[in-house]
Amino acid sequence: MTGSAPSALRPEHPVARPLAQLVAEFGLESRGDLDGVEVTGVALSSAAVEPGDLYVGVPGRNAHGARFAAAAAESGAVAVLTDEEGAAIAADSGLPVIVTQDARAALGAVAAWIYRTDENAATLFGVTGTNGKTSVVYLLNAILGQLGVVSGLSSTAERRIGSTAISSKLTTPEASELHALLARMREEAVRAVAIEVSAQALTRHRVDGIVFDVVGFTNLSHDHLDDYAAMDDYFAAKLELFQPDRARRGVVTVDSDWGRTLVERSRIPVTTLSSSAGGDAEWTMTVVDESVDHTEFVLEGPDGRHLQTRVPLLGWYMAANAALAIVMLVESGYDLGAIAQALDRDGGIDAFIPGRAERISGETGPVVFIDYGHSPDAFLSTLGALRKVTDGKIVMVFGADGDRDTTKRTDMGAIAARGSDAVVITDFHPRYEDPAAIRAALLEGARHAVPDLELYEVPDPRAAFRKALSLAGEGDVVLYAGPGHEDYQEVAGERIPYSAREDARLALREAGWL
Ligand SMILES: CC(=O)N[C@H]1[C@@H](OP(=O)(O)OP(=O)(O)OC[C@H]2O[C@@H](n3ccc(=O)[nH]c3=O)[C@H](O)[C@@H]2O)O[C@H](CO)[C@@H](O)[C@@H]1O[C@H](C)C(=O)N[C@@H](C)C(=O)N[C@H](CCC(=O)O)C(=O)O
Ligand SMILES: Nc1ncnc2c1ncn2[C@@H]1O[C@H](COP(=O)(O)OP(=O)(O)OP(=O)(O)O)[C@@H](O)[C@H]1O
Repeated sequence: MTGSAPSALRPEHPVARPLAQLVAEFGLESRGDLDGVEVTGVALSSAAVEPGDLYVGVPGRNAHGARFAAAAAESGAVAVLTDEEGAAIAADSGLPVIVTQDARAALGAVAAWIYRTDENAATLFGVTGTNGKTSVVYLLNAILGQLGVVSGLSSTAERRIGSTAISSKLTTPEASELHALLARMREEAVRAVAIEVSAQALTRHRVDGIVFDVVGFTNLSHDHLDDYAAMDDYFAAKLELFQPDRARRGVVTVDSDWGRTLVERSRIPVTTLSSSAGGDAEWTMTVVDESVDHTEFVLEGPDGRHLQTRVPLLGWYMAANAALAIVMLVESGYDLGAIAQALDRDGGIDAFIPGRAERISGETGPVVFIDYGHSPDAFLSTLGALRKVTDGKIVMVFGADGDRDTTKRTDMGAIAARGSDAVVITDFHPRYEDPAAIRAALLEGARHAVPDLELYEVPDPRAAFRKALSLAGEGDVVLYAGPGHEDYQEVAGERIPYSAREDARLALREAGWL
């Protein structure tokens, strides 16, 4: 992280608005005296409250947020917005209470009103899909920078404005944080923002109050079946982004059947992109050269428009992500020729994506990648890409999330086994699950798929990485999938400091390879 490191990115010069006006404009019910009460911000967590905030109390898994109204008042909140149940709970907080049927559903529009985010808004890009969201957001940000456009981003890894960044807790922030971020970006003269939009964000009203100029879809594959009953429900959540109340135009990657279904069911104008020849799309991306360090591709569109460039990243899928970013820019009004010129000048897209097939190794020894892949399809893409660019052995290290979609573990094990020459199963974020049981499911998937696989179980991730390194030599590849950019391991409710990237560098130094 560079620049200052604030804990939240909120406007530095918020303009106060009368709370009574909010109540009148939204037709809300209020209890207590609103006379002279002015609001400058909004927070969904008492810990995030700043003086002048409206505190929004929503029911959660563990508690009703209204229980924290008194704590919010101590931090300077001027009122509470909550539902009927919350209003009763917050009654003795000493704050005026504004009542609505569903405070989470109201939050987006309320936050947009408080921060006036629809005034002089930047061009907004939204990216969704199971895999590739973070990558496309970084690629958009990189190309915009190369075009000389001041841009910002919101991703799983970080929220960033220029050189100021904060790390992210959620893929998509809660609406209160997102509108504050947009207001801060406006203060910093940001003209384009790339935002990662998770399915959960759509289901939980996190991008309410925003109409994206262009939205992009990467792909859909098995994930999050703890949050959604079936793939159809998961898809339906993503489909919401491609509706007129959320976006003006869309770009859809149609490499999968889900992409084609999205085109059929979307109610906004959409442009299609394919990364397979004869893919029947308006735009086609074709890889023309690839190595462990870069992927070069040609992008061809309607009316003979075309561009050839490269990404300093591994794999056809990163070229597909880059192509999606470029077509999204074109759909928002940027000229393809101007994009091509800027990229030619710089020798390609100048992107660094933290923890996405990030190469940690130096010039000697095995090539080591730390990746954020934690779904079967992500494993398939990365291992497929690696096999194409290496003649050596592929050693893969990974674990699986505890308390998250358990149904993907067998497939993760099987895909890793089929795509690697040796596999080391370790612990990822066990959370409240028994880590041995998580490993057992992965081991079972791997063993069943390739019975004679060279397979190891090493619970401690530091030891697991060193085991993998010991199995590899010059010309081989070690892929450590899961931790990506993260700097912690979550065990039984605690976040224990652990950065796979830093530890891998240390291990490479210990081995004399760095
Ligand atoms: C499981 C889940 O969805 N949890 C979300 C939920 O928390 P919760 O229901 O556990 O909240 P709670 O502890 O009961 O507290 C209720 C309310 O009181 C507030 N509170 C609580 C304690 C306190 O001291 N003060 C206080 O104000 C909380 O902020 C909350 O608003 O409400 C919180 C804010 O209101 C969310 O931040 C939190 O997201 C958690 C962190 C989460 O992990 N969500 C996952 C499912 C998620 O959204 N994931 C996607 C992943 C996408 C991808 O992988 O592609 C994402 O977009 O990140
Ligand atoms: N277009 C793609 N198709 C398939 N796999 C991909 C694609 N892009 C990235 N991946 C794989 O998925 C992993 C996660 O990539 P990325 O972080 O960009 O996705 P994401 O959608 O943001 O995921 P998350 O929501 O979990 O942060 C990568 O490390 C890589 O293994």
